[in-house]
Amino acid sequence: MKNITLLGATGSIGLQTIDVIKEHPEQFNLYAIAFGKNVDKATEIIEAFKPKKVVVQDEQTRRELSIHTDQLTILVGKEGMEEVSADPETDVLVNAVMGSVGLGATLTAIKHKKQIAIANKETLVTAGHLVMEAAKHYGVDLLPVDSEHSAIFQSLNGESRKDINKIILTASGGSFRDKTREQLKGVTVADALNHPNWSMGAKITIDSATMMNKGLEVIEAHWLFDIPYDKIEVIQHKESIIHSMVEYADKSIIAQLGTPDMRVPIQYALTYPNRLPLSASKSLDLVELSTLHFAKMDMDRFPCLAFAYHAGEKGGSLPTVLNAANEAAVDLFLREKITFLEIEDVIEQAMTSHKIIENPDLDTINAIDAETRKKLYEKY
Ligand SMILES: NC(=O)C1=CN([C@@H]2O[C@H](COP(=O)(O)OP(=O)(O)OC[C@H]3O[C@@H](n4cnc5c(N)ncnc54)[C@H](OP(=O)(O)O)[C@@H]3O)[C@@H](O)[C@H]2O)C=CC1
Ligand SMILES: CC(=O)[C@@H](O)[C@H](O)COP(=O)(O)O
Ligand SMILES: [Mn+2]
Repeated sequence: MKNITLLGATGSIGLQTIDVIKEHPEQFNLYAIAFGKNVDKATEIIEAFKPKKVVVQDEQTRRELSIHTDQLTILVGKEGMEEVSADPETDVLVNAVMGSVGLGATLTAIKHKKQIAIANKETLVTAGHLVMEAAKHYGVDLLPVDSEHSAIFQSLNGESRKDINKIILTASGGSFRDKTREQLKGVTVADALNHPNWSMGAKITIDSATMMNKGLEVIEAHWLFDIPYDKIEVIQHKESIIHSMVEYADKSIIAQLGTPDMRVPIQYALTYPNRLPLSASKSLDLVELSTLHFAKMDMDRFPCLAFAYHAGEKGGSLPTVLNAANEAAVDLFLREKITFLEIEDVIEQAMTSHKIIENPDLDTINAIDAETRKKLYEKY
């Protein structure tokens, strides 16, 4: 039996992780959860699974939760997430919080040699060098939950890294894939939240629409698989059936396919190197599907992808700025303070005005992250 500590339990990945736990009660126990502010959903989870510890985002949420349940250890904030990540009873950390707020928990779990299933890609974007250095030092593997990275991880199984020609990340194109830039001028938040293939949290759904999600995933792939940026290609694949691929020296391509269902990569990260049945997932009917589509990515149409390659290649503190500016810009868009196209402007301006610091340490990263957000929230 593995004790799971689940950060972001009330979110899209969190709830699908709970589906996987439910399906295999003999394998997994929900030991601790962390969430932001959704007390109603958290209360349901607590009543059903009786986790020993719960972390909430702030004191007000702690008070609200205490009204519902008094028999519980409730911790607060980043420190609380770090405490449950280090807890001796935690066997596996599933990091599925949204945003760079998850960084401290990832680093803490690495230092305590936990098995880590990582969905929280912002952690790897903002401080990939620190995370991977620590993972190497403590001999910890980061098991990817992100569908593309799980696909790459599976496509690398048993192969030698030196034989890789390139990684091919697939992108659905997001909610606005068929719109021109001109047509993006009047789009609404509701339009942007309408992803064609996946049901996900609001922030990542907007990231898919701007193509920043794929940009973050390029940086995530660079760190997880130690691959240079010129060997990471993105292609558009509107069906989200091929989750990603690896091309080898002999031009063989190994891919992982399946219906778009995040429970599959979540479960694989929990059971690796084994596989378990997953009753909820559907078989892929290739005959019924019959055709798959692929297209070249247009960097002028999707500048956020170009920003991410630029930030990744320049390195230092620039990816931290890219990520923090993006998190703030998406939040401002969701609250209708800026338009969809202004998301790109905000990120570009933040990156252009930043003086890169080489090899930033954790304090520097946290300070740059906070400063980047502060400037944007003051302006808008
Ligand atoms: N959804 C998907 O299919 C995929 C998601 N990912 C990645 O997984 C992560 C989670 O995404 P997703 O599940 O869609 O996001 P959601 O918005 O659905 O969920 C986010 C979770 O994080 C919690 N949270 C947010 N801010 C804080 C905070 N400051 N402190 C503690 N908890 C917080 C939320 O709590 P509450 O709601 O209670 O406030 C919620 O439980 C992201 O990094 C995303 O990029 C990667 C691949 C696919
Ligand atoms: C499910 C998942 O992994 C998401 O990150 C997904 O990739 C979003 O789809 P696109 O970014 O390709 O639109
Ligand atoms: Mn993905």
